[in-house]
Amino acid sequence: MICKRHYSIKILVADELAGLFAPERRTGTMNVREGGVEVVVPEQDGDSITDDVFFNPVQELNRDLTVAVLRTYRDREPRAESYLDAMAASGIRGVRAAENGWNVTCADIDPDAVDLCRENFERNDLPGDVVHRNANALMHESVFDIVDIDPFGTPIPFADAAFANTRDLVCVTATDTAPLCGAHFHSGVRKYSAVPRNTDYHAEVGVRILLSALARTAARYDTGVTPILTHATSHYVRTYLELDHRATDANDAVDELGHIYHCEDCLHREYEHGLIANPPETCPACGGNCVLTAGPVWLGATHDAEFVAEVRDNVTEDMGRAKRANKLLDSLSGELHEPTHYDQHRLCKEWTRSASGMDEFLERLRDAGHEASRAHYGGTTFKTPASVEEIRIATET
Ligand SMILES: C[S@@+](CC[C@H](N)C(=O)[O-])C[C@H]1O[C@@H](n2cnc3c(N)ncnc32)[C@H](O)[C@@H]1O
Repeated sequence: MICKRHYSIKILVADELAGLFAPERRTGTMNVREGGVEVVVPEQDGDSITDDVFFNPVQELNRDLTVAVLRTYRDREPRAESYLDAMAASGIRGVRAAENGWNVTCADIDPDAVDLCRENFERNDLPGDVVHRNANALMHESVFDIVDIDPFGTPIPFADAAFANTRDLVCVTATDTAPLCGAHFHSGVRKYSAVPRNTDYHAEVGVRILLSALARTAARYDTGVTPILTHATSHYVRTYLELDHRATDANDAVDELGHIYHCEDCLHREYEHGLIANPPETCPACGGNCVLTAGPVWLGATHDAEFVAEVRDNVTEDMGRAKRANKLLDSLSGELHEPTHYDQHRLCKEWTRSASGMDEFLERLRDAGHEASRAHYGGTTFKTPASVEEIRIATET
């Protein structure tokens, strides 16, 4: 009996303690822990969001990588201090940046988002300026070392303002993958002033259409961009562009633009630098007349392998998506800079041949003297400068 009473007293004490330390929770909201911070966000009910302020748990990987990039960038550019989360919503990204020592400003056009964002800085006892502003006005009026653009859909309406004043780094998310990849062709043409094509490597077309539009926008401000990390992940593209502010840097970036000529019959593709397209009338590989032109696209490197490897060192255990982030960064750091990737399964279907393990497949390519790497676009994707025919011969069993 005595034991029982002691037991019940213990439970009571434990409940009280839990009550004391449990995070405060309002109706219609939930508490989310990411990295070392905890924020309040609107309650998520499956896919439907029960409040106006935006929060997407799926973007945790994107935010984990942002934090790892910010940590890495501090070593690369120790002078950089200020970070603008230009479309903050709940402020989760900005709060995480502040936790990592950045001098953070968060902006949102939605007053409810601004209130929630302020509350989240206070909850975490972190400093941060939270402003109710149109991001475009703010970016034109103020100068930041790093600016982060994370809008609904296309980032293009914010690109001019971002490149007009930012000192060092512009981080961009684009979630309008259908226009970018050519699945919504006319919308892609309108938004990106380029011709996207829905090919087997459509996600990479999206990456290169986005980078092309951003490079051309930056060039208007005599600013050159260098993509130091870019990834296409499920429903979005994310890129981090380092800036150089001389007209010659802008010219160098424009020199990275060009066109992809893609044969729909035999999957042959080739690339040509320059702003004027000059596509072959027939496919140089099979003679067919189904050659598609995409562009102007960014034909240059979409990441800096050394930087990506350093970012991997800055992914930490407290990140909810650390495993996925590391896998992605490992794949990216080894990825060749060829402008398009292949998919082994797609090629094997074309050749009516069964697929083999990726390691074995790539080894055969290398044994035949071709450079080859995996690509981050999917488990069976790879890059090589070899042509479709060279790949076929090299990997024949
Ligand atoms: C996709 S959410 C941002 C998500 C947030 N960065 C995160 O990581 O959770 C886009 C936000 O941009 C805000 N927004 C839209 N247009 C804006 C503008 N012109 N200026 C500032 N904020 C804007 C919306 O109110 C919304 O909160």
